[in-house]
Amino acid sequence: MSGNAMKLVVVGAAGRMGQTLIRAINAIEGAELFAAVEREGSPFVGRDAGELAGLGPIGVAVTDKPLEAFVAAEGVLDFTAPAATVEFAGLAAQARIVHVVGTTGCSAADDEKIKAAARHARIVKSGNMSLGVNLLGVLTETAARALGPKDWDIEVLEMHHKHKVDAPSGTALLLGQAAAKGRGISLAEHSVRVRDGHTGPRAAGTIGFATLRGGSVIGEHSVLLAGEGEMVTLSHSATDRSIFARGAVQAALWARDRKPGLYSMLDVLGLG
Ligand SMILES: NC(=O)C1=CN([C@@H]2O[C@H](COP(=O)(O)OP(=O)(O)OC[C@H]3O[C@@H](n4cnc5c(N)ncnc54)[C@H](OP(=O)(O)O)[C@@H]3O)[C@@H](O)[C@H]2O)C=CC1
Ligand SMILES: O=C(O)C1=N[C@H](C(=O)O)C[C@H](O)C1
Repeated sequence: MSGNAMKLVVVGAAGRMGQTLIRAINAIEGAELFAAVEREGSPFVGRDAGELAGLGPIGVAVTDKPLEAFVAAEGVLDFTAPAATVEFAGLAAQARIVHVVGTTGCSAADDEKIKAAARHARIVKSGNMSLGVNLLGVLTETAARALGPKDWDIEVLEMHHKHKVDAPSGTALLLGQAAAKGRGISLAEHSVRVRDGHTGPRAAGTIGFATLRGGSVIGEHSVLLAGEGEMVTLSHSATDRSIFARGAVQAALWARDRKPGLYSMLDVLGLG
């Protein structure tokens, strides 16, 4: 480990992404696991973070004191839950550190609080930290711009594991935003997130979402552009959570020398 390695805190350390992040930090030169955080009362507090992640002991015990960890660290990687992320954004602002937010399902009010914290913290937030999905977003924007709303209907389809608690996924919304941007429209005003019963025919110019849940699927996303007699399908399959974790570490390293502000993975990857 180099002396200049970025000191990172993983919050939600015992979760699916928390464990993957600990393994990614361990494998990436220039990053160091400084602390691992779980909520007060969690059975994982006091356990060695490396053991939790299947690496063997690394001498970092899981703590339930996030602020103590943040003030001595340089960045926090956060794939937890919306309420926790809003709290961590406030603490990251107090500590003036980098906050990488992968948490999905945040409400508009949550996003306002995260934006306010970005006056002091350097926050990178994205519904998907992988290079492939962010490229898919760029391709979706281009396709939506080229294939107009009169003749082409856009639907976003996603499938995830049975434990996922939010829908549509953060990635599906990211792709919907990209399609809306390509068409020069507001997603909020044109999205159809649920269909049930006698819905009537599809309204032209809308962007539809369909959600599937089951088994251990890590993340499947497709953008379907359906025209008369033909369909263009753009899709991404995640086969390993390490793609998200590597992207999160890359985002932290990128944000290390930036000014406070709210950034996206498109900024990190230079695709913006
Ligand atoms: N942007 C991206 O690229 C990706 C985003 N995600 C998102 O990341 C989030 C987490 O996903 P996943 O890892 O599968 O979920 P898990 O439920 O496996 O992990 C979440 C972890 O966060 C912990 N946690 C919740 N609240 C707190 C708190 N206040 N303090 C400390 N720890 C807390 C949970 O503890 P407890 O069990 O006690 O609640 C749990 O250990 C989801 O929103 C998911 O959509 C996932 C993959 C990629
Ligand atoms: O909850 C997950 O697992 C995932 N969540 C993100 C999302 O909501 O899009 C990213 C990835 O698809 C996995």
